[in-house]
Amino acid sequence: MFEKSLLAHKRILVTGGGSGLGAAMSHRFAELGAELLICGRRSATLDETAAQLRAAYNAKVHTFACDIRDANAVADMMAAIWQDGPLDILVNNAAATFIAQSEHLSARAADAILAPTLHGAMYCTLEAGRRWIESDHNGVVLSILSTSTITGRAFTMPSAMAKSALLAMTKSLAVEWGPKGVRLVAIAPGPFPTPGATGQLHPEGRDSGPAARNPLGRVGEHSELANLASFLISDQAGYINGEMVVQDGGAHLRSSGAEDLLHWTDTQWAAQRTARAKS
Ligand SMILES: CCCCC/C=C/C(=O)SCCNC(=O)CCNC(=O)[C@H](O)C(C)(C)COP(=O)(O)OP(=O)(O)OC[C@H]1O[C@@H](n2cnc3c(N)ncnc32)[C@H](O)[C@@H]1OP(=O)(O)O
Ligand SMILES: NC(=O)C1=CN([C@@H]2O[C@H](COP(=O)(O)OP(=O)(O)OC[C@H]3O[C@@H](n4cnc5c(N)ncnc54)[C@H](OP(=O)(O)O)[C@@H]3O)[C@@H](O)[C@H]2O)C=CC1
Repeated sequence: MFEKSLLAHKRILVTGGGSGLGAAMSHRFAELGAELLICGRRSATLDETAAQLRAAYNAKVHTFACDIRDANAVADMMAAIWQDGPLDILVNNAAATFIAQSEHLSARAADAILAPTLHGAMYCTLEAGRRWIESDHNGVVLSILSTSTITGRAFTMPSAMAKSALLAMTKSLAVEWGPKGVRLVAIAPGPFPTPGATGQLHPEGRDSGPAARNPLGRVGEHSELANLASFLISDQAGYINGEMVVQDGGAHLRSSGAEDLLHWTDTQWAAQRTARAKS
């Protein structure tokens, strides 16, 4: 659907690029000619994905074991990246979430979600943006958000808060940094099953699932998200700034996606907390 050189000569950092949707986007970007930089906490996962990208597309790939909750670690990673030349595109994809009754969230539990999802993405954006502006180099930031930015979402309140704040960042910096050559865009995916999302959000006992509730009767294909992301970060989308594109089959128009949990009993929630404590 695209020219094979759509992303040629682009250096792209994908946070959380070792797994799930981050890996799917990295594959498509590499196929379209990009140089990939992927980060996450698990080196082995990053190395495995990097090897696949090199083998499949002969792509140039760098990995960074970096915990984006740590502002100093993010600054060090960006400094290392810029030693080889400027980045062109940042994809804020890394995030964390889990289902919980909000009245049972400790401060540590809420921070476990806010720290990577909100603060980590903000640290990455500020470190990249500062360098782009100082060197008069054009840049693009794509943030992977959620339809919870529109509907809110019961039982994943910290994630909904973090994603909504990143939408505010996208809109605010689109205006502030647009004149300086930096464009910000976002995607709000609906259900795109990944081991990470399924493990955190869909324990046994939830209803038959997102496919049944979706107006189109199915969940998203990773390739669909990767193609939308490729377009939005490309020069072809150069006049799109400050926008979030929803890609959910229309699901959020019908439901925020958490209503089944309103019917969970206290016993089910207690079992969920116990299972987590044991794992
Ligand atoms: C249509 C659907 C749209 C959904 C939109 C968003 C989707 C996604 O984000 S999908 C991505 C999911 N992937 C991940 O979450 C991967 C990354 N996950 C992690 O790194 C971890 O699993 C973690 C951040 C969720 C928790 O790990 P960690 O930071 O190491 O936290 P601790 O184990 O130290 O615990 C801190 C604190 O949090 C409490 N806690 C942790 N997990 C749960 C849980 N599942 N349920 C309830 N509470 C949890 C834990 O008990 C600690 O609190 P205290 O006990 O008070 O110390
Ligand atoms: N899948 C879905 O249905 C939906 C997903 N999304 C969003 O899509 C994105 C990808 O999610 P998905 O692929 O499903 O889930 P994954 O769990 O596979 O992705 C999370 C990624 O983030 C990385 N990560 C987590 N914490 C940190 C950290 N502190 N520092 C660095 N990297 C970190 C993980 O790597 P590591 O563990 O090695 O650190 C992992 O690669 C997220 O932003 C999510 O909110 C939004 C709506 C729906």
